[in-house]
Amino acid sequence: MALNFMGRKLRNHTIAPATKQRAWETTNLSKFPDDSPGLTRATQTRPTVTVLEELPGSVPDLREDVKRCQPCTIHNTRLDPDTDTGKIRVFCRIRPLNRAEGMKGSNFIVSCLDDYSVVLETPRGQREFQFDRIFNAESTQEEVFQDSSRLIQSAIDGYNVCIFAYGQTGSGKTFTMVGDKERKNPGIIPRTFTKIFDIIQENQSKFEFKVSAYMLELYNDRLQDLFVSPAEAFGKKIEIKKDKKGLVFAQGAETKEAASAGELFALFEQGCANRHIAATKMNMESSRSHLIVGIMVESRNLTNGSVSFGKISLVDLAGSERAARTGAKDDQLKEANSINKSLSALGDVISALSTEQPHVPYRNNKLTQAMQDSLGGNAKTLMFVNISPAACNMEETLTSLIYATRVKAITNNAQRNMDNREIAQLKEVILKLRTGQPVEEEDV
Ligand SMILES: Nc1ncnc2c1ncn2[C@@H]1O[C@H](COP(=O)(O)OP(=O)(O)OP(=O)(O)O)[C@@H](O)[C@H]1O
Repeated sequence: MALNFMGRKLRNHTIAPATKQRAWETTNLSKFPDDSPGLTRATQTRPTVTVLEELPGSVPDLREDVKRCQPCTIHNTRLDPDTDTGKIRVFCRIRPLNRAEGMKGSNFIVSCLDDYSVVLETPRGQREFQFDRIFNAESTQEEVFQDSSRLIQSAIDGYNVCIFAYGQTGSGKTFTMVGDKERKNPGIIPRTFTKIFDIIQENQSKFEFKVSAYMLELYNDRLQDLFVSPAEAFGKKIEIKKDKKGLVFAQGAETKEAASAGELFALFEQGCANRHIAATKMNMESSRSHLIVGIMVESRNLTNGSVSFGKISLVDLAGSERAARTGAKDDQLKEANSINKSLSALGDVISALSTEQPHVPYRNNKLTQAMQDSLGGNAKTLMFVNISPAACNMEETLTSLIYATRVKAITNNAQRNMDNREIAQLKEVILKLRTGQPVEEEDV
């Protein structure tokens, strides 16, 4: 425990030795170019800039992280109070101060009171926000994943799950969802792949599993299939549809099967190579599109023949931003306008849901159509609101925290997607008939 600059108790904050901090300030601040996006570990001791040592670059050992996660509960009908309350859960992650902010001498204006409360200093006074969990600049990717990973278990149990990241450009959404560029600090998406196959391995004597995935980006109001080359994707029309249960699927998108976490990761890497990324003034490698990864897990109970279907949607939203601040021009301005249009449509949906309006404008944008079953629908949803700690980003941070507070008020109705043996058999027969395969007598 320590006291922060407002005299409140701080938890989970490592206080830097003042000498180390001063040494860094005098020797390193002048090294960075003006718009360098690189980050250093930052710790807050007082309302001035404190930027510390480089992040450790350890090679990830995902298996160890996964082992630490809670034990497998596949097909256990007991409700998990953390994930079955119906409300969308919201985690807030504060990233370390980056070099550009350090160079500007930008003050820290964000502090955690405890694991659940965050305080923002604004010109009109302090604003306090409560979330289901706060992760500070010191929080590791392992810690962040540990708190999210029980949702992966839910998906394997037959629920729809959505994890998405929201925040201004450069606030750490891609770092949280995907990880760093060097793949030394993998984020939620690669950790999810490992976790899925670890659960499968533990249960393969009792269940038969099938894992498949699709990967899309929403770029300039157009959905693009990332599993095909940009040239092939150009002529392809992807449409978001809903099945009878209200579950969203991407019609026209390639769905690929994967037999291991490695295969799933290879597919993901292939998809990432097809994404639109550009340098803006705010972030050297800014995602100019929304990324949507859908992973379907089908599991057949080998004893009673019942089949359950779970889907995990992992969404890395493009940054909310003011075009003027990002230095966008021409094509980039068009991208920024399209990003803002879709995020504002998402805001309208969130606002309608949180105030229980009879009409929710999902159809206004492809992003809200794609996220329809995750917001107010049949899914267990977790949102990350990523924020910068710096005074120069105060307005965007305040907007993001208000946005996230509204999301917290949304109630979903998560239900397990399950068919008994007979229905599962009939579905198989229909599939065989549709694809022209012979149907044997024992199939029916
Ligand atoms: N918690 C963190 N710890 C260490 N580095 C971080 C953290 N969060 C973000 N970064 C780094 O900050 C930079 C910007 O982060 P990132 O690309 O994730 O932002 P973003 O919100 O996805 O931006 P955009 O919307 O423009 O794509 C990256 O270099 C990233 O590695």
